[in-house]
Amino acid sequence: MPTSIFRPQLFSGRTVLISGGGSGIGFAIASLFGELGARVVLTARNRARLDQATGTLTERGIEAFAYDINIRNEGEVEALFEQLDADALQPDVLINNAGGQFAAPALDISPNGFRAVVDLNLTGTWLMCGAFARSAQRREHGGRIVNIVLALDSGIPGMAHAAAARAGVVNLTKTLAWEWAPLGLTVNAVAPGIVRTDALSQYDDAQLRADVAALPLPRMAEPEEVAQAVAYLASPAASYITGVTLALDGGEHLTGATPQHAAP
Ligand SMILES: CCCCCCCCC/C=C/C(=O)SCCNC(=O)CCNC(=O)[C@H](O)C(C)(C)COP(=O)(O)OP(=O)(O)OC[C@H]1O[C@@H](n2cnc3c(N)ncnc32)[C@H](O)[C@@H]1OP(=O)(O)O
Ligand SMILES: NC(=O)C1=CN([C@@H]2O[C@H](COP(=O)(O)OP(=O)(O)OC[C@H]3O[C@@H](n4cnc5c(N)ncnc54)[C@H](OP(=O)(O)O)[C@@H]3O)[C@@H](O)[C@H]2O)C=CC1
Repeated sequence: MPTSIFRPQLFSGRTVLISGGGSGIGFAIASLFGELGARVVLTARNRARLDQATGTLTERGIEAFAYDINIRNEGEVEALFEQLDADALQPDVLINNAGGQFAAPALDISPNGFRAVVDLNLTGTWLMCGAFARSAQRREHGGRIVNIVLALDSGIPGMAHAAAARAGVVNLTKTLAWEWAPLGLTVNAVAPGIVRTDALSQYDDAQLRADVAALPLPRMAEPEEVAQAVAYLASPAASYITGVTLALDGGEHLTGATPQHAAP
């Protein structure tokens, strides 16, 4: 990976809250913001993994903090923001990266399975956005929100629940961009295609390789490439950008519903 194009200390004095920051893409985002001078606050459910991540960041000279919460739980999200107030770690930037799903043909997704995925990806993101905006409003302090979704222009066969939930986040992003502009908040999203993280081990490798081979840029994205896009949207260079979803997908959005995307 090329070194960062951003100037050193770009985010000095800023606190960046990254959900799912202890692993994969979230950890790459935390690393980049930290290297650019930000204090980073990581959240996820797995305490041990969070501690390992903050340990690694601290060794690199980054100020890093961790809170274990489940973003699906409204009470835990509210308590997180109260604790951040108490710890003087009110965030300037929120990155909603936590999320996920299981692969299954639509007809095999039970109502509870559908609900679980919508609850995590759409409701969890919404809960974090609301708590962050209320905090910013109270403090009369603007800020940035960046939501990580999935590339979904061709639909996401095999993941109907995630497709629906992430499309919800894309329109939530547009709507909150309107409503919260007067609060000094911008709200944007990044839609990655397939990104090389450990989490891919739960998907069928042959399917992933076929999907990647069909792309105009036939390779996976690296987590650091997602981080650079997120940093751009949180930077002063993007101060006039709100409500957009940036496709970071190797051109997947150009391919349409090709046979490679046929539902299982
Ligand atoms: C085509 C390839 C594309 C190939 C293309 C792939 C592109 C990949 C791009 C994306 C990559 C990533 O997102 S990587 C990120 C990966 N990380 C993750 O996905 C982990 C996140 N997962 C989770 O947090 C959870 O597993 C989550 C999905 C939200 C479910 O949470 P819960 O704890 O509530 O789940 P449970 O209580 O166990 O189950 C709730 C219901 O879901 C059902 N359920 C759970 N797992 C199930 C399964 N594998 N198949 C069917 N049903 C399942 C259960 O039976 C329950 O329904 P009932 O039995 O009816 O009660
Ligand atoms: N890898 C890929 O190809 C792509 C990934 N994405 C999306 O990017 C994001 C990061 O994915 P990636 O880094 O690959 O995978 P990871 O599984 O490493 O990231 C998911 C993160 O979300 C956290 N998380 C999951 N559920 C909850 C919850 N209920 N409350 C709080 N935190 C939660 C997990 O931590 P914990 O389990 O400890 O809670 C984990 O840190 C996800 O939203 C994913 O869907 C989008 C496009 C492609």
